[in-house]
Amino acid sequence: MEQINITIAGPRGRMGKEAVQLVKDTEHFTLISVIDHKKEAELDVPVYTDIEECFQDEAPHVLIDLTTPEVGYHHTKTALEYGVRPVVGTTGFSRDELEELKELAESKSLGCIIAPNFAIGAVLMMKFSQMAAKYFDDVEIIELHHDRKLDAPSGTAVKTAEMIREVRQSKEQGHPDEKETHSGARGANVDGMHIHSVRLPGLIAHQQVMLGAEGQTLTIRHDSFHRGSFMSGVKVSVDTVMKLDTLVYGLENILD
Ligand SMILES: NC(=O)C1=CN([C@@H]2O[C@H](COP(=O)(O)OP(=O)(O)OC[C@H]3O[C@@H](n4cnc5c(N)ncnc54)[C@H](OP(=O)(O)O)[C@@H]3O)[C@@H](O)[C@H]2O)C=CC1
Ligand SMILES: O=C(O)C1=N[C@H](C(=O)O)C[C@H](O)C1
Repeated sequence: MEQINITIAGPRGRMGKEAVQLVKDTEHFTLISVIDHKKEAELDVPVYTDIEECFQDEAPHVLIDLTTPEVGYHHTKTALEYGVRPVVGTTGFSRDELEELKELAESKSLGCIIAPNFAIGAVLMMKFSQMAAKYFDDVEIIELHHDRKLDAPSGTAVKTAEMIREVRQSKEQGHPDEKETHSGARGANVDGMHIHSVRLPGLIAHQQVMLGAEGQTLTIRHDSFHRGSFMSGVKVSVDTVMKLDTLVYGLENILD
Protein backbone atom coordinates (compact mmCIF):
# COMPACT_ATOMS: atom_id res chain seq x y z
CA MET A 1 0.00 0.00 0.00
CA GLU A 2 1.16 3.53 -0.78
CA GLN A 3 2.82 5.21 2.22
CA ILE A 4 0.98 8.41 3.24
CA ASN A 5 2.84 11.16 5.12
CA ILE A 6 0.58 13.05 7.50
CA THR A 7 0.63 16.28 9.54
CA ILE A 8 -1.93 16.68 12.32
CA ALA A 9 -3.12 20.13 13.42
CA GLY A 10 -4.51 20.18 16.97
CA PRO A 11 -2.65 17.09 18.28
CA ARG A 12 -3.29 17.86 21.98
CA GLY A 13 -7.04 18.10 21.51
CA ARG A 14 -9.67 15.47 22.34
CA MET A 15 -9.90 14.42 18.68
CA GLY A 16 -6.28 15.22 17.85
CA LYS A 17 -4.99 12.71 20.44
CA GLU A 18 -7.14 9.95 18.93
CA ALA A 19 -5.94 10.88 15.43
CA VAL A 20 -2.27 10.74 16.50
CA GLN A 21 -2.89 7.23 17.85
CA LEU A 22 -4.71 6.18 14.67
CA VAL A 23 -1.83 7.37 12.46
CA LYS A 24 0.73 5.62 14.68
CA ASP A 25 -1.29 2.39 14.60
CA THR A 26 -1.77 2.35 10.81
CA GLU A 27 1.08 0.72 8.93
CA HIS A 28 0.87 2.77 5.74
CA PHE A 29 0.42 6.12 7.57
CA THR A 30 3.46 8.08 8.79
CA LEU A 31 3.14 11.06 11.14
CA ILE A 32 5.84 13.51 9.98
CA SER A 33 4.87 16.64 11.95
CA VAL A 34 2.21 18.32 14.03
CA ILE A 35 0.94 21.89 14.24
CA ASP A 36 0.32 23.18 17.75
CA HIS A 37 0.03 26.93 18.33
CA LYS A 38 1.31 26.56 21.91
CA LYS A 39 4.12 24.15 20.96
CA GLU A 40 3.16 22.00 23.96
CA ALA A 41 2.65 18.69 22.13
CA GLU A 42 5.05 16.03 23.40
CA LEU A 43 5.64 13.80 20.39
CA ASP A 44 8.64 12.33 18.62
CA VAL A 45 8.03 14.44 15.46
CA PRO A 46 8.69 18.14 14.77
CA VAL A 47 6.13 20.47 16.38
CA TYR A 48 5.34 23.69 14.48
CA THR A 49 3.37 26.71 15.57
CA ASP A 50 3.00 27.95 12.00
CA ILE A 51 1.54 25.93 9.13
CA GLU A 52 3.58 27.62 6.39
CA GLU A 53 6.88 26.99 8.17
CA CYS A 54 5.79 23.38 8.65
CA PHE A 55 5.02 22.85 4.95
CA GLN A 56 8.13 24.73 3.79
CA ASP A 57 10.32 22.37 5.85
CA GLU A 58 8.55 19.20 4.64
CA ALA A 59 5.09 19.13 3.08
CA PRO A 60 3.02 16.04 3.95
CA HIS A 61 0.65 14.30 1.54
CA VAL A 62 -2.29 14.89 3.90
CA LEU A 63 -3.14 17.41 6.63
CA ILE A 64 -5.63 16.23 9.27
CA ASP A 65 -7.19 19.28 10.89
CA LEU A 66 -8.98 19.02 14.25
CA THR A 67 -8.79 22.53 15.66
CA THR A 68 -11.29 25.41 15.78
CA PRO A 69 -13.49 26.92 13.03
CA GLU A 70 -11.28 29.96 12.21
CA VAL A 71 -8.01 28.04 12.44
CA GLY A 72 -9.38 25.07 10.51
CA TYR A 73 -10.45 27.29 7.63
CA HIS A 74 -7.02 28.99 7.49
CA HIS A 75 -5.23 25.63 7.65
CA THR A 76 -7.39 24.08 4.92
CA LYS A 77 -6.85 27.00 2.58
CA THR A 78 -3.10 27.07 3.24
CA ALA A 79 -2.82 23.31 2.74
CA LEU A 80 -4.49 23.53 -0.68
CA GLU A 81 -2.22 26.42 -1.64
CA TYR A 82 0.80 24.22 -0.78
CA GLY A 83 -0.52 21.21 -2.71
CA VAL A 84 -1.38 19.30 0.51
CA ARG A 85 -4.67 17.35 0.68
CA PRO A 86 -6.78 18.29 3.73
CA VAL A 87 -8.93 15.90 5.76
CA VAL A 88 -10.94 18.20 7.98
CA GLY A 89 -13.05 17.21 10.97
CA THR A 90 -13.21 20.74 12.34
CA THR A 91 -16.77 22.10 12.22
CA GLY A 92 -18.27 25.57 12.05
CA PHE A 93 -17.32 26.61 8.49
CA SER A 94 -19.76 28.97 6.75
CA ARG A 95 -21.39 28.14 3.39
CA ASP A 96 -19.21 30.84 1.74
CA GLU A 97 -16.04 29.35 3.21
CA LEU A 98 -16.98 25.89 1.95
CA GLU A 99 -17.66 27.30 -1.53
CA GLU A 100 -14.35 29.14 -1.59
CA LEU A 101 -12.43 26.03 -0.51
CA LYS A 102 -14.21 23.93 -3.13
CA GLU A 103 -13.19 26.36 -5.87
CA LEU A 104 -9.61 26.35 -4.62
CA ALA A 105 -9.44 22.53 -4.49
CA GLU A 106 -10.81 22.31 -8.02
CA SER A 107 -8.43 24.95 -9.37
CA LYS A 108 -5.55 22.91 -7.92
CA SER A 109 -7.09 19.51 -8.85
CA LEU A 110 -6.57 18.43 -5.26
CA GLY A 111 -8.64 16.18 -3.04
CA CYS A 112 -10.09 17.70 0.14
CA ILE A 113 -12.54 16.05 2.52
CA ILE A 114 -14.50 18.08 5.04
CA ALA A 115 -16.63 15.77 7.18
CA PRO A 116 -18.81 17.22 9.94
CA ASN A 117 -19.03 13.72 11.40
CA PHE A 118 -16.65 10.79 10.85
CA ALA A 119 -18.77 8.21 12.72
CA ILE A 120 -20.47 5.72 10.39
CA GLY A 121 -23.53 5.57 12.67
CA ALA A 122 -23.94 9.34 12.48
CA VAL A 123 -23.70 9.25 8.68
CA LEU A 124 -26.44 6.58 8.63
CA MET A 125 -28.55 8.64 11.03
CA MET A 126 -28.30 11.59 8.63
CA LYS A 127 -29.14 9.44 5.60
CA PHE A 128 -32.06 7.69 7.33
CA SER A 129 -33.39 11.11 8.40
CA GLN A 130 -33.16 12.34 4.82
CA MET A 131 -35.07 9.23 3.65
CA ALA A 132 -37.73 9.71 6.30
CA ALA A 133 -38.14 13.41 5.56
CA LYS A 134 -39.57 12.53 2.14
CA TYR A 135 -42.62 11.26 4.04
CA PHE A 136 -42.61 13.56 7.10
CA ASP A 137 -42.68 17.33 6.48
CA ASP A 138 -42.00 18.39 10.05
CA VAL A 139 -38.55 17.90 11.54
CA GLU A 140 -36.91 18.96 14.80
CA ILE A 141 -33.20 18.21 15.31
CA ILE A 142 -31.88 17.92 18.85
CA GLU A 143 -28.10 17.75 19.10
CA LEU A 144 -26.43 17.08 22.45
CA HIS A 145 -22.73 17.63 23.14
CA HIS A 146 -20.15 18.08 25.90
CA ASP A 147 -19.94 21.62 27.29
CA ARG A 148 -16.45 22.36 25.87
CA LYS A 149 -17.84 22.57 22.34
CA LEU A 150 -17.29 25.96 20.65
CA ASP A 151 -19.80 25.90 17.78
CA ALA A 152 -23.58 25.70 17.90
CA PRO A 153 -25.46 24.22 16.20
CA SER A 154 -23.09 21.30 15.64
CA GLY A 155 -21.71 20.68 12.16
CA THR A 156 -23.63 17.40 12.10
CA ALA A 157 -26.95 19.13 12.83
CA VAL A 158 -26.37 21.73 10.13
CA LYS A 159 -25.42 19.00 7.62
CA THR A 160 -28.50 16.97 8.58
CA ALA A 161 -30.75 19.98 7.97
CA GLU A 162 -29.05 20.62 4.62
CA MET A 163 -29.56 17.00 3.55
CA ILE A 164 -33.22 17.13 4.56
CA ARG A 165 -33.67 20.45 2.77
CA GLU A 166 -32.65 18.69 -0.48
CA VAL A 167 -35.70 16.41 -0.31
CA ARG A 168 -38.47 18.35 1.46
CA GLN A 169 -40.59 21.32 0.46
CA SER A 170 -39.57 24.39 2.44
CA LYS A 171 -41.94 24.71 5.42
CA GLU A 172 -42.20 27.04 8.42
CA GLN A 173 -43.05 24.64 11.24
CA GLY A 174 -45.17 25.17 14.31
CA HIS A 175 -48.10 27.56 14.76
CA PRO A 176 -47.99 30.49 12.31
CA ASP A 177 -48.65 32.85 15.23
CA GLU A 178 -46.21 31.24 17.68
CA LYS A 179 -44.16 33.67 19.79
CA GLU A 180 -41.09 32.97 21.90
CA THR A 181 -41.74 34.32 25.39
CA HIS A 182 -38.13 33.37 26.17
CA SER A 183 -35.68 34.09 23.35
CA GLY A 184 -34.22 30.97 21.71
CA ALA A 185 -36.96 28.64 22.96
CA ARG A 186 -37.62 27.33 19.44
CA GLY A 187 -33.93 26.93 18.62
CA ALA A 188 -32.21 27.78 15.35
CA ASN A 189 -34.36 27.92 12.23
CA VAL A 190 -32.95 26.31 9.07
CA ASP A 191 -35.43 26.51 6.21
CA GLY A 192 -38.28 26.23 8.73
CA MET A 193 -36.74 23.23 10.54
CA HIS A 194 -35.64 23.79 14.12
CA ILE A 195 -32.33 22.79 15.69
CA HIS A 196 -31.91 22.63 19.46
CA SER A 197 -28.42 22.51 20.99
CA VAL A 198 -27.90 20.89 24.41
CA ARG A 199 -24.51 21.31 26.17
CA LEU A 200 -23.78 19.27 29.29
CA PRO A 201 -20.71 17.81 30.97
CA GLY A 202 -20.84 14.01 30.67
CA LEU A 203 -22.06 14.05 27.08
CA ILE A 204 -19.78 13.32 24.09
CA ALA A 205 -21.69 13.64 20.77
CA HIS A 206 -25.33 12.71 20.27
CA GLN A 207 -28.14 13.66 17.90
CA GLN A 208 -31.81 12.89 17.70
CA VAL A 209 -33.89 13.73 14.66
CA MET A 210 -37.62 13.80 15.39
CA LEU A 211 -40.07 13.70 12.50
CA GLY A 212 -43.78 14.24 13.01
CA ALA A 213 -46.95 13.61 11.01
CA GLU A 214 -50.65 13.11 11.77
CA GLY A 215 -50.88 10.77 14.76
CA GLN A 216 -47.26 9.58 14.72
CA THR A 217 -43.63 10.54 15.30
CA LEU A 218 -40.43 8.86 14.19
CA THR A 219 -37.20 9.35 16.16
CA ILE A 220 -33.79 8.54 14.71
CA ARG A 221 -30.92 8.79 17.18
CA HIS A 222 -27.17 8.31 17.15
CA ASP A 223 -24.78 8.36 20.13
CA SER A 224 -20.99 8.54 20.14
CA PHE A 225 -19.90 7.37 23.58
CA HIS A 226 -16.17 7.51 22.74
CA ARG A 227 -14.12 9.53 20.24
CA GLY A 228 -12.72 6.26 18.91
CA SER A 229 -16.07 6.11 17.05
CA PHE A 230 -14.79 8.77 14.64
CA MET A 231 -11.47 7.12 13.74
CA SER A 232 -12.53 4.61 11.06
CA GLY A 233 -14.01 7.59 9.18
CA VAL A 234 -10.75 9.53 9.50
CA LYS A 235 -8.81 6.51 8.18
CA VAL A 236 -11.03 6.00 5.13
CA SER A 237 -10.94 9.75 4.44
CA VAL A 238 -7.12 9.84 4.42
CA ASP A 239 -6.99 6.93 1.97
CA THR A 240 -9.74 8.39 -0.22
CA VAL A 241 -8.49 11.99 -0.33
CA MET A 242 -5.37 10.77 -2.14
CA LYS A 243 -7.56 9.66 -5.08
CA LEU A 244 -9.78 12.77 -5.33
CA ASP A 245 -9.32 15.97 -7.35
CA THR A 246 -12.12 18.00 -5.74
CA LEU A 247 -13.61 18.90 -2.35
CA VAL A 248 -16.08 16.46 -0.84
CA TYR A 249 -18.29 17.74 2.00
CA GLY A 250 -19.66 14.86 4.07
CA LEU A 251 -18.50 11.29 4.59
CA GLU A 252 -21.71 9.96 3.01
CA ASN A 253 -20.32 11.02 -0.37
CA ILE A 254 -17.30 8.71 -0.20
CA LEU A 255 -18.77 5.59 1.44
CA ASP A 256 -19.89 2.70 -0.80
N1 LIG B 1 -15.86 15.48 12.21
C1 LIG B 1 -16.00 14.79 13.33
O1 LIG B 1 -16.34 13.61 13.33
C2 LIG B 1 -15.70 15.46 14.62
C3 LIG B 1 -15.39 16.77 14.62
N2 LIG B 1 -15.10 17.41 15.77
C4 LIG B 1 -14.66 18.79 15.63
O2 LIG B 1 -13.24 18.80 15.71
C5 LIG B 1 -12.81 20.02 16.29
C6 LIG B 1 -11.92 19.70 17.49
O3 LIG B 1 -12.71 19.12 18.48
P1 LIG B 1 -12.07 18.66 19.88
O4 LIG B 1 -10.89 17.80 19.64
O5 LIG B 1 -13.19 18.18 20.72
O6 LIG B 1 -11.59 20.09 20.43
P2 LIG B 1 -10.36 20.40 21.40
O7 LIG B 1 -10.59 21.78 21.94
O8 LIG B 1 -10.16 19.29 22.36
O9 LIG B 1 -9.11 20.41 20.41
C7 LIG B 1 -8.77 21.46 19.56
C8 LIG B 1 -7.28 21.61 19.64
O10 LIG B 1 -6.85 22.56 18.67
C9 LIG B 1 -5.85 23.34 19.29
N3 LIG B 1 -5.64 24.56 18.53
C10 LIG B 1 -6.31 25.75 18.62
N4 LIG B 1 -5.77 26.64 17.78
C11 LIG B 1 -4.75 25.99 17.14
C12 LIG B 1 -3.80 26.39 16.14
N5 LIG B 1 -3.77 27.65 15.64
N6 LIG B 1 -2.90 25.48 15.72
C13 LIG B 1 -2.90 24.23 16.21
N7 LIG B 1 -3.74 23.80 17.17
C14 LIG B 1 -4.67 24.69 17.61
C15 LIG B 1 -6.33 23.56 20.70
O11 LIG B 1 -5.30 23.95 21.58
P3 LIG B 1 -5.68 24.85 22.90
O12 LIG B 1 -6.86 24.19 23.52
O13 LIG B 1 -4.45 24.79 23.73
O14 LIG B 1 -5.99 26.22 22.39
C16 LIG B 1 -6.82 22.12 21.02
O15 LIG B 1 -5.76 21.33 21.49
C17 LIG B 1 -14.07 20.80 16.61
O16 LIG B 1 -14.34 21.70 15.56
C18 LIG B 1 -15.16 19.73 16.68
O17 LIG B 1 -16.43 20.24 16.37
C19 LIG B 1 -15.11 16.77 16.96
C20 LIG B 1 -15.44 15.45 17.04
C21 LIG B 1 -15.79 14.69 15.87
O1 LIG C 1 -17.34 18.96 18.92
C1 LIG C 1 -17.64 17.73 18.93
O2 LIG C 1 -17.43 17.00 19.91
C2 LIG C 1 -18.24 17.18 17.73
N1 LIG C 1 -18.34 17.92 16.67
C3 LIG C 1 -18.86 17.54 15.40
C4 LIG C 1 -20.08 18.36 15.08
O3 LIG C 1 -20.07 19.58 15.33
O4 LIG C 1 -21.04 17.82 14.54
C5 LIG C 1 -19.06 16.05 15.28
C6 LIG C 1 -19.52 15.37 16.53
O5 LIG C 1 -20.85 15.69 16.73
C7 LIG C 1 -18.65 15.76 17.72
